[in-house]
Amino acid sequence: MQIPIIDFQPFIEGNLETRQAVAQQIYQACHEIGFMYLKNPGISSQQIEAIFTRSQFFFNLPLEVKQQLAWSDEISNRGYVGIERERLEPDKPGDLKEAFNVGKEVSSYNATPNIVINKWLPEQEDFQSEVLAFWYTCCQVADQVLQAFAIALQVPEDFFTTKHDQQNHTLRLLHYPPITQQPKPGQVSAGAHSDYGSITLLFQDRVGGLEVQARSGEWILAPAIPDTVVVNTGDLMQRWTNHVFCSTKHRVMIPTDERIMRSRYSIAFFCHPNHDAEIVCLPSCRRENSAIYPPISAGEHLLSRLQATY
Ligand SMILES: O=C(O)CCC(=O)C(=O)O
Ligand SMILES: [Fe+2]
Repeated sequence: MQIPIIDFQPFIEGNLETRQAVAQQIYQACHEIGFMYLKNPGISSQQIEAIFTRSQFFFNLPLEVKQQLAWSDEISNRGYVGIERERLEPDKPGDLKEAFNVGKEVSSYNATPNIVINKWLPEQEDFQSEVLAFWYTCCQVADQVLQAFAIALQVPEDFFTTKHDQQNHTLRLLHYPPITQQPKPGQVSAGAHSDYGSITLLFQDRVGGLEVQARSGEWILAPAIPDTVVVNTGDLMQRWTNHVFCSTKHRVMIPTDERIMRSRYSIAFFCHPNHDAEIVCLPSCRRENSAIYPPISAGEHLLSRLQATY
């Protein structure tokens, strides 16, 4: 089993027929493995390089500075998450990674008790504007991918995008530091998990290390491929599609070669539908007119998943 590489350009630029053809390839990938590499996703390699440079800058800051932006709760889900803080596999020791979460930017002036704001470093406007620019680019890419999903699943082309128009997405910069101490028994870089939302866009540096579990149970390597972005389907998309699209487990293991001495960086963009979007089995995915899950609101689903890992 291999993770397919799909050229997305014909979807962005093409006519109805080429868009259908790309949507069909995406359907196949989501159905068989839940992961794909999208080539020509509509983000320049310069922009990707620039955000990785900013990420290195951020994680190189002293811990006390990063801790000023500490993640505080599942509802806001913003800010800095220190090493070992998150357990993607709840019965294992904490993951050997640190992360910085950014959500939709709202000015503090507009913040209300229900609206959470991002945590930024003082006097780092360049960092903030580059991260936010990347956030918006990812939103646009995600909208295109969600249109392809809609075509693939025979619902109106704007079916998923209208249910994501509040942009409840999270951009996550990730750093896996070099391993300098003996890890705890069972400890890994990112424990095996499936993502919670609808789709995830994932960018990784050349160090690689991502592994994806095929249906056979075998773990297959998903190395970085230049000029591509990894797209995978999350639990909510699996639920929406009655398991026609699969939400596949993936993990990052501690390297067993010289890469153990190196930092690894990756960037994930987790797409979440509007909190009040009702996730009800799609008509094209019903089998014998039945659905595996009852309807749930996207917000309720996300909160229950986040609470299990912190
Ligand atoms: O760092 C990676 O390559 C994977 C990260 C991941 O799967 C996640 O944060 O959900
Ligand atoms: Fe993940």
